[in-house]
Amino acid sequence: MKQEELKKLVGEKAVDWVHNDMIVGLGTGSTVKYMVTALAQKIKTEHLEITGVVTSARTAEQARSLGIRLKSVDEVDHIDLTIDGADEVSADYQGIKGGGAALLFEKIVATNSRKNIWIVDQSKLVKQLGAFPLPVEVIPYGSQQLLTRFAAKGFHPSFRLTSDGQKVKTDSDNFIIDLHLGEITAPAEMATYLKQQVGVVEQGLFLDTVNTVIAGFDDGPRVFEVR
Ligand SMILES: O=C[C@H](O)[C@H](O)[C@H](O)COP(=O)(O)O
Repeated sequence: MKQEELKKLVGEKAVDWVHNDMIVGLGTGSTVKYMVTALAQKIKTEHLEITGVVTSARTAEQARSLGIRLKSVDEVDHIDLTIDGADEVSADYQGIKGGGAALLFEKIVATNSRKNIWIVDQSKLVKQLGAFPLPVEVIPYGSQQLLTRFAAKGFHPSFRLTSDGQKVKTDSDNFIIDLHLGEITAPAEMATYLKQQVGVVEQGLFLDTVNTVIAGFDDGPRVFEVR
């Protein structure tokens, strides 16, 4: 199966976990897009009362266009379940997220969710994290200094750029520095180091976060219950 078909497969599978009256965190990305479409369909056909909590302007726009009722993360008293994509998932179910620059809102929503499901195609499953560049969201002020510091640490940083060469701006008007690490042997230490740097708003390691991974394989979706 093509990667796109695998994304659709897991996106559609994930809505099996959504039940009436739930408050559901809606992640961001090309895989989540299929899930949001499937969710809107399920809400209509099964007449469900669902409230969505979005993690990006992009997902908000799609969900609204499909008639999904939305509330902001600060308007709800809990989130039952969040369904999101991931850029890499390691053998011990740690993840890198933020390939779509939505890591900050995604982490806030994930942290406030009772359950987190990640939907990925099989290419995202890796032994060890780090082949995918680790996104770090930084405030613009002083960001060149951070880039220089990361370079000195051997992290091979680069500002994420748009197709016309502008620095990518997140939904919070911050920049993204991608770290080209190759491998991350000690993710917890890396996460702690990055969060301690002044000007870093969030980093893309999502550690001990996911409860269930739904991965798309050629022979169908496989469900990994993690914690
Ligand atoms: O910032 C974006 C998110 O972390 C996405 O969930 C992640 O990049 C995976 O996206 P996709 O499903 O498009 O590969």
